[in-house]
Amino acid sequence: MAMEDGFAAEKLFNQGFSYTYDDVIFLPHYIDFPTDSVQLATRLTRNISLSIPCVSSPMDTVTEAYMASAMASLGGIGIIHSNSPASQQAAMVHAAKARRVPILSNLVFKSPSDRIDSDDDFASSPFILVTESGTSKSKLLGYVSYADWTSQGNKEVKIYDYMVNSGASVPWNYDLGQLDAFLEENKKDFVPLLKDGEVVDVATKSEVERIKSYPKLGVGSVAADGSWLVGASIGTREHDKERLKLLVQAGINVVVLDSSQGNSSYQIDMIKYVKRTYPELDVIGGNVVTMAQAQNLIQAGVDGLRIGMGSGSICTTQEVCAVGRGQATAVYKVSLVASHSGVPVIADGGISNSGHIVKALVLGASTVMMGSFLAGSTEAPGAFETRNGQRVKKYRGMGSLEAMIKGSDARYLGDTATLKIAQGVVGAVADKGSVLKFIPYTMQAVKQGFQDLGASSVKSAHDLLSSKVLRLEVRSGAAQVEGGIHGLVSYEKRSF
Ligand SMILES: NC(=O)C1=CN([C@@H]2O[C@H](COP(=O)(O)OP(=O)(O)OC[C@H]3O[C@@H](n4cnc5c(N)ncnc54)[C@H](O)[C@@H]3O)[C@@H](O)[C@H]2O)C=CC1
Ligand SMILES: O=c1[nH]c(=O)c2[nH+]cn([C@@H]3O[C@H](COP(=O)(O)O)[C@@H](O)[C@H]3O)c2[nH]1
Ligand SMILES: [K+]
Repeated sequence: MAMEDGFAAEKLFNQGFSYTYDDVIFLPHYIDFPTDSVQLATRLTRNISLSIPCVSSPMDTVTEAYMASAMASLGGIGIIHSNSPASQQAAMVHAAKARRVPILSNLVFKSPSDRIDSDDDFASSPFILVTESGTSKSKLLGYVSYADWTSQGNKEVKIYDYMVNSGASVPWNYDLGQLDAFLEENKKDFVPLLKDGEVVDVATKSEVERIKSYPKLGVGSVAADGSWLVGASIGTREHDKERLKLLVQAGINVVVLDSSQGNSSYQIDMIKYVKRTYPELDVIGGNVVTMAQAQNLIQAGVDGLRIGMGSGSICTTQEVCAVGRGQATAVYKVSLVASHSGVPVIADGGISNSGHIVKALVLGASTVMMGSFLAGSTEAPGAFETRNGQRVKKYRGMGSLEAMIKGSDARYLGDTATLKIAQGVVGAVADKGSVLKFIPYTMQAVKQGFQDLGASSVKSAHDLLSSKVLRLEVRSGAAQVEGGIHGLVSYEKRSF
């Protein structure tokens, strides 16, 4: 028998085992190009291209407006969650698309005839914007800074009497360099950004400085109208059609049908409805983990597929329902059928390091969707808290009891099943800083992995795998231990 030097994926994944990323390891190939020439540009769907393969998950502790604009500014995309009333979800889409630089700002508006009663009005922002009607939608008249208010002796007077008349504003689509130059030249600490007469954001000097300290942003993921590419998730019930209408009006570029088991008559009906009603809108179906499930959704007309059942860090589906698949096997098998139809796939869940991203992409995915990897970032919804001396942010499964009973979420309350069973948990993840910093570093690590494999692009990785040039093996338990850090009394792990 000839001695095999590793196995082709076809053979490895056809032996009755459910493998996940950590089970498998690629054997190195041949390097004839530098790391920086590796191209990670890819496709999210049939019609949407991204410059990095990163997608943020439609979860209420992961993707709202800031995350979506930050992911787009990096060249990826964010999918805004649907665990809120449809109008709120549409407002988040609108907000994500109406900013060019992912500035963290909290806008507080008042009208000239209002009064400012207490310090509390400045709790979320160091200044209050004054507009004709006291909302973002009317003419900007001026502002009151915290310093102006504290030095104002008579707190009973109306804002009109002491506000600073609005000096200047800039268009919403100013980029970081333009904002920086404007603040510098005009010696200002902040400037409002306007779109169609509405204040959509405020750029402060400190935010501009913060973002300048990160790796330089490229062009980002821009739609035809110059706004960021933004996606949103919906369910498969009748009322989700109304939700979709609002989302389309808000300008979404792609919709994700969010389900743990996508191979259902409900989803197939919804795919057909979306394609019939909004032929211009790309639809991502899922989740799927088998070739048969994928085939059904491809036949129904999906433009992209989302893979993963029970692989997520907060998922208890495999434990509760005994259904799912190891993520490496799922990604490989589904990608195989999807590639025949030209449908890109998203490897969703179970990503906890750059190596997992390399594995997902090489095994056939075109992008990865991440929850826990992003949930501890500055851009994720929610505030940091301190637990046992560590800064953390809350992260929870969308099938956790807490997420299910949030507000009056009709998805679950309208379900015919009366007894609710959780398929996810509520937890917390460590502070990771800004995605604007750690995603570029993570992408550099992914490029190094690609270089070791002799793959200069996502497409070339897929070709090397399908032509059986690329070889892999299953790691034994001891090999997995060896592949990790071991045998040290102590160590400090800093990746960048
Ligand atoms: N990727 C994964 O492994 C998992 C993800 N999740 C996440 O949790 C959330 C909820 O997922 P699911 O519970 O699968 O949501 P789902 O909306 O697909 O299903 C909820 C229940 O509603 C039923 N249903 C759906 N559409 C219907 C219709 N039109 N008429 C009647 N019944 C209908 C389904 O059969 C199911 O019993 C999602 O955000 C999902 O991504 C949950 C579990 C596992
Ligand atoms: O079984 C589950 N119960 C849940 O409550 C739940 N919420 C999210 N998801 C899925 O997990 C993905 C994120 O996984 P990671 O944190 O590993 O990135 C997400 O992108 C989802 O596919 C869930 N799965
Ligand atoms: K899990």
